[in-house]
Amino acid sequence: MAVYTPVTAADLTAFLQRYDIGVATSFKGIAEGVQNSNFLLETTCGRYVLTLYETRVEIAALPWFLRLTTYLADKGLPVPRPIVDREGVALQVLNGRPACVIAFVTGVSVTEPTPEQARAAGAAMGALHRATADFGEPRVNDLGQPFWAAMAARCEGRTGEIDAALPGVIATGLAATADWPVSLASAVVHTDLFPDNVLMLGGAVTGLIDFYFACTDLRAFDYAVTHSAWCFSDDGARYFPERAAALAAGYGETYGLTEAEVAALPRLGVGAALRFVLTRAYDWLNTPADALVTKKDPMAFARRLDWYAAATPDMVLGV
Ligand SMILES: Nc1ncnc2c1ncn2[C@@H]1O[C@H](COP(=O)(O)OP(=O)(O)O)[C@@H](O)[C@H]1O
Ligand SMILES: N[C@@H](CCOP(=O)(O)O)C(=O)O
Repeated sequence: MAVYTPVTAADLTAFLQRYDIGVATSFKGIAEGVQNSNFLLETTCGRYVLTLYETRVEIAALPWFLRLTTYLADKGLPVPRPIVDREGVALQVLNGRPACVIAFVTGVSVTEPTPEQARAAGAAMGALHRATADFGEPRVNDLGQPFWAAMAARCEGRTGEIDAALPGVIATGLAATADWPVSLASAVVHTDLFPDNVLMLGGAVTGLIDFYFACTDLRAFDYAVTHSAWCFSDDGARYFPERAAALAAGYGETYGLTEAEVAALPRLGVGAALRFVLTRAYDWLNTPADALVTKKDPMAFARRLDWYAAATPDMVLGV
């Protein structure tokens, strides 16, 4: 369920007066997603997604996110374009929430990626890394390595309530990432390129969405995040080397990893897994039982963290 702020037909009609996108012919809440309220909007001019940004997104950074996605759409990347009103403004307010109309992209997100789909995702990530190279506006990753110890502390010693093994896994993760490969190349990266944020038609990527964690960080860290999301079973118990080999091949088609990045992959993977362990553990401990948000299991990424802690670079590459 991802409609937190309702929008009535009257609200919508008044809102659309600002735009040159026709009048609404259909309007429905989108069930998928966890952070924002999303609606599928059909008008006499086309299909759009209307997003109302809820509290989990960093509201102050919204203009940056929308400049980035507009920049990427301008460059021809499969990134849905924010639609501007008659005055050229993309970011609006609707029912007390920041809001944006975004172009609709056809496609579905896969739950069990095939190697072919992992390859396409790798190639799309490489194209994204190429395209952001000259996006001249940095943004700090406030969920990046310098913040992990503080994020662990915010769980106030309660992670053992989730699973007895979790405090030890977090300690292993923090120790393994204390020496972070900061000399590797940085760029503006997605940092949440999970299968649910990649829309596909068959084996082809049609849309990269949900840039609300985008920031400046190590490019190879972004690779590790994507690897952690695409190359394991959901619960993190099974690794799929054939997906990993395909992801690496796809990324190599459009960008590619340096020797130093390859050597750092296991540590970057530990870091990627730790980032999701920490945010999921915090949410697990602090989300009220009656909240609409589905809590995600931190142990699924704790298992990945254990795997990366024992992995070689070749294993991460699926060789
Ligand atoms: N531009 C778009 N075109 C088509 N579908 C979209 C678009 N943006 C979002 N969606 C759909 O809405 C769902 C939720 O979007 P997402 O940005 O992941 O939400 P949240 O930020 O709340 O997690 C996606 O899984 C996708 O099905
Ligand atoms: N991908 C993250 C959570 C972020 O949710 P999203 O739906 O906005 O991608 C996780 O799996 O923990």
